[in-house]
Amino acid sequence: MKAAFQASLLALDEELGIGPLGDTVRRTHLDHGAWIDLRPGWLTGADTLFERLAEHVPWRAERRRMYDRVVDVPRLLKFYDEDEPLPDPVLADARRALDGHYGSELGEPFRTAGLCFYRDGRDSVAWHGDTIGRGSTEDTMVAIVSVGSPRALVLRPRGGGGSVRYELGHGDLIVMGGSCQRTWEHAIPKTSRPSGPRISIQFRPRGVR
Ligand SMILES: O=C(O)CCC(=O)C(=O)O
Ligand SMILES: [Fe+2]
Repeated sequence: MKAAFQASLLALDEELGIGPLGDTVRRTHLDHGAWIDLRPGWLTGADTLFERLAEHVPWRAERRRMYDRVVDVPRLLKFYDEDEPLPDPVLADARRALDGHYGSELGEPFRTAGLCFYRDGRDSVAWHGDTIGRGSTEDTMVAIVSVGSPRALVLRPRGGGGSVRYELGHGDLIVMGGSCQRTWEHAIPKTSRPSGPRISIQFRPRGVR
C-alpha cells in the first residue's frame, strides 16, 4: 500500500543498514525486575525501509482477543513465523545483530517477527503485555525496531504506579526485557496530534507472543 509519508530530509540519502549495538545501548531498570534498553537511530536509512515495507508487506486487518472480548485491531499486521523469510534483508541483519548482542543474556535466539503498521494517529494498540506464551511466566525479551514517523510507546506497571514514555520512529531500537511482559503493560496510544505512519518490527524468541 502507498502511504503519504514525508521522509526526513537528512535521512533520505542514508544507506539502509544497521549501526553498532555494544555500548551504544542504554539500559533503564524499571520496578519488579523489568528493564528497557534503548538504542536511538540504530537503523540507518530507516525511511527507505519504511517505504519498502509499506509497499511490499502483505498487510492484513485483523481481530484480536483482548481480555474476554474479540475486538477490531486498529492497525495493520503481518506476522513472520520462524521459518518464513523476512520481507527485507536488513531485517535478517538486524535479527542476527540482536542475537549477537543479546544471545548470551537471553539464552536463545530471536525467531519471529511481528510487523505492525500504524497508518495515522487513530491507529493504536491498547494496554497489554505480550503474554500469549512464555512471557506470562518467564523473563524474556521483545526487541522492537521502529521506522516511519515517531509514535509514543508507553509502559506502566501492572500493579499501578508511574508510566514511562518513549517516542519511537526513524530506526530507533527498544528492547523490553526481564519481567516486562508480565509485570508491566505497554501501549501505543491514539493521538489527536497530526501523526504520520509508523511501522514497528518486533523480534521475539520462540513461544513468546
Ligand atoms: O508498535 C509497537 O512498537 C508495539 C507493538 C506491540 O506491543 C505488540 O504488537 O505487541
Ligand atoms: Fe506488545
